[in-house]
This record gives sequence, C-alpha cells and structure tokens, in this order.
Amino acid sequence: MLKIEDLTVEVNGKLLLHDVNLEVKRGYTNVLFGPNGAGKSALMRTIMGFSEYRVVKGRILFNRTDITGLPVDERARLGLGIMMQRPPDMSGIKLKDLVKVLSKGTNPETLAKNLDMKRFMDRDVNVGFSGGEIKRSELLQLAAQNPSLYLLDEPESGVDLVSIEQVGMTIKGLLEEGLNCPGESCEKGKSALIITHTGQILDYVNADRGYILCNGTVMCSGNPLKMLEEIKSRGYEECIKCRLMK
Ligand SMILES: Nc1ncnc2c1ncn2[C@@H]1O[C@H](COP(=O)(O)OP(=O)(O)OP(=O)(O)O)[C@@H](O)[C@H]1O
Repeated sequence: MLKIEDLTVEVNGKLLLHDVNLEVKRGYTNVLFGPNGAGKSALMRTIMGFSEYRVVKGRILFNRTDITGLPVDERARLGLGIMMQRPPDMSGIKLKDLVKVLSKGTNPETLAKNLDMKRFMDRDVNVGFSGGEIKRSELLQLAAQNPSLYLLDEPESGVDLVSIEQVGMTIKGLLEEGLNCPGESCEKGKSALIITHTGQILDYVNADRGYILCNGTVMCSGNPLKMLEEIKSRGYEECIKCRLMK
C-alpha cells in the first residue's frame, strides 16, 4: 500500500531525512520508533505532502502510484490521513463544520457520539482543547475522513491513563473496520504507520512491523514488541550497532 524508496528530504536547505526505505502493506500496522529529533514527524509530514518538506531524492508510492509530487489535498483524496503530534488551532472554524466537510456520507453526530465529542462540536477546532481532547478531536476528524492509510503521530502523548483506553480502543476500531466483511474484494482492515515513544498504543493495536529511525534514516526493522523491549532496556544506542550489523 505504502512504499518509500530511498527518500531524501530537506527543509530550507537542511537535510532532515536521507535514504529512507520503508513499507506498509495493505491491512498492516507498522510502528516507527526513534529518539527525539530523529525525523519521525518529518517523515510522516513528508508522506502526507506538507509543502515545506522538499523531496530531493527517492519516491513515495501509494497503491503503486507515485505520489511524491502530489499536494496534500490530493493525497487525502487518495486515502491518506494524518493525526498530527501538534495540530494547529483553527479559530473561526467549528469542529462540527470541519467534520461535516470531511465526512463522506457518515453522520457527524454519530461519529461525535461514539467518541464522546458531542459537547465539543460547537467549539472552534482545538482552541482551548486539553491535550487529550485534541487527540480525540483529531481522531474524530480521521474517522470522518475514513482514510485507508492512517498516519498517527504519537497518538498517546498528552493523554491520561484512563483516556488512553478510549483513544486506543477508538484507533483499534478504526483500523479493524472492514476486517469482518465477506467476499474476496474485502479489504484486510485499514493500514497504519504509528509513531510511539512509550509503546502504550501497542496495548490496543496489533502491530506487524517496527522501524527505528535514527539521525534521519531507518537503522533497523523487525518485530515491534521486541524492538520496544530492546529500546526500553538498552536505549537507542543499539540502533547504531544494529546498522553496523546489517
Ligand atoms: N519545518 C522545519 N524547519 C526546520 N527544521 C525542522 C522542520 N521540521 C523539522 N525540523 C527539524 O528536523 C528535526 C527532526 O524533527 P522531527 O519533528 O521530525 O523529529 P521527531 O523524530 O519527530 O522528534 P520527537 O520524537 O521529539 O517528536 C528536528 O531537529 C527539527 O527541529
């Protein structure tokens, strides 16, 4: 579904990512680990098509189509959706109106009810929202958009220990949509690439493959739960060794 080949990216002449190779197959959930400043958000934002990230080498394929040069709105139409780490406040735009524009046939009220977001629908998007409320607002927008590939940048950050269950179960529900439908053409659920530091989200979502990004490039890939254990016990120093062992 998503294939990134030798991707090298700069912002304002500064190299942020180099020679990144990564894949997310249809129906798979992959995880992106890495220390602060490694370039994880930059990679996600580049995949989504934010214009300040300039691809100087390599390409991004989505469902075998080269989307490297496409603007963000066209990527969204093709089925890419992002939950940002720090989404902007949108003064003057009510959450209910944004959700209405995003939803393709799904009733915004039903979505809001399921996410316990009804009381936020008349407020301006993210303005004055708490950290956890911002995450739920982002999830509501994604649910309305109904993408086939979810790019989730630290979905658990700023969420308290009780609300993490709500956020985790919502993401699980969104990703498993379609899993039980009959027939050969049925999609094997949705696909996702998730950035996580704590791994809390993996208590709710089954992850298939993990990648470790260090210094702007992918150092290792493998079993995400084993990688998380390794990172917790030995830190990211091991990334470098892993690279050397390749
Ligand atoms: N638009 C930009 N202009 C200048 N520098 C940028 C821009 N976007 C990202 N960077 C820089 O690129 C580096 C990688 O940032 P990024 O946000 O991708 O890291 P990250 O791996 O997601 O870190 P964290 O885990 O702390 O969120 C940082 O040094 C950051 O300051």
